[in-house]
Amino acid sequence: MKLIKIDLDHMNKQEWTREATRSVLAIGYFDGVHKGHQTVIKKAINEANVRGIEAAVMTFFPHPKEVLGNPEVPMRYLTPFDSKIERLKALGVDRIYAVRFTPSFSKLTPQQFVDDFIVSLQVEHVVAGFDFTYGVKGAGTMEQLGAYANERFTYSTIQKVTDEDEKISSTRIRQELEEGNVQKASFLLGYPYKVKGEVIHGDARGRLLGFPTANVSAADRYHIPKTGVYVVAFYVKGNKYNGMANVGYKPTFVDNLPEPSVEVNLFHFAEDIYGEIVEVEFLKWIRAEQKFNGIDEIKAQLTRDKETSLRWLEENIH
Ligand SMILES: Cc1cc2nc3c(=O)[nH]c(=O)nc-3n(C[C@H](O)[C@H](O)[C@H](O)COP(=O)(O)O)c2cc1C
Ligand SMILES: Nc1ncnc2c1ncn2[C@@H]1O[C@H](COP(=O)(O)OP(=O)(O)OP(=O)(O)O)[C@@H](O)[C@H]1O
Repeated sequence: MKLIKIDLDHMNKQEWTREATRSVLAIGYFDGVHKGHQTVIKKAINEANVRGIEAAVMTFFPHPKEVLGNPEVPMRYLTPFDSKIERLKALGVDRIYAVRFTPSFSKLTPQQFVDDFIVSLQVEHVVAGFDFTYGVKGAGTMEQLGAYANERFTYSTIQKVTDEDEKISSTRIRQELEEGNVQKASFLLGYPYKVKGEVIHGDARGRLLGFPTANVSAADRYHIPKTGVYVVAFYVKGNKYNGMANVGYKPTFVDNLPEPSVEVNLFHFAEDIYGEIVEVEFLKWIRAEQKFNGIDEIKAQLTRDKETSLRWLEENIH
């Protein structure tokens, strides 16, 4: 798989067209690479196979909202850049054009976008969803793409992929995570939602409680699900373990933690894993975070959480 980064502000057209080859191109932001996105990308792969040319994806970074929206509200991703690339690669894409979304890129007219970012890349067929737009303020639509193409390429429009009559979208999946509906989010994604990060040192309080925790500092700007306690799967050094996690502010012990922490107590595990890159897969939200009156109360609750988690795993994971 070939990754080609394009930055309009620091490259001229010759530089990004030099690497071009004949392809079928799927276009979109693709945060999460969810079931709707997978339909678009699989269609591009099929069309490429039929034509005997490469299957390419054009995606953008950072998210347009980060460039055009309110900078006070940082964007959180279902798949930060590297994990999106991994997911696209796993689908069998041959090349990815990652276009930097900048103010100057956002001002291109639809015709300029088509000429400079589709035609000049030797694209023979475009695949995008029914609501894909391009050019300044999203002025170009799929209905108009044929006119802008002017017989230089063909295209397919993917109809709306839905769940319960509602479009599957990155925005909807982020909302499900904000409500703690991690199972629904994973269903819409088509794979279990995971956050990748490094195990960092906490305050070593968990050990005193009898529930040692791996404190996971999320890599990149992952969308962390709603605060509370979850049943989780945990991946470290190629192995999978189960456990329970708290996403939250630890109000029993800490005042005003600026960001929620992600702490995992693993069942049947007692190794030192500081510094390891791990993945936390959120399986089920089981309760809200609470402020307890002292150590005995929180210990009793953590004991009940472990029972709840083990029961849930027993009933749901085979
Ligand atoms: C499954 C689980 C549930 C937790 N629930 C709460 C909670 O409801 N309220 C709270 O203040 N802390 C909760 N915690 C966080 C503990 O307070 C935290 O693990 C402990 O303070 C250790 O922190 P440290 O790793 O920074 O030393 C929970 C931790 C785990 C693993
Ligand atoms: N449910 C869907 N059905 C069909 N096509 C889709 C669907 N979701 C996205 N697409 C298409 O996939 C490409 C990428 O879309 P985009 O990254 O805007 O995703 P999105 O899920 O619609 O995001 P957002 O929630 O930010 O609107 C576009 O071509 C879009 O039209």
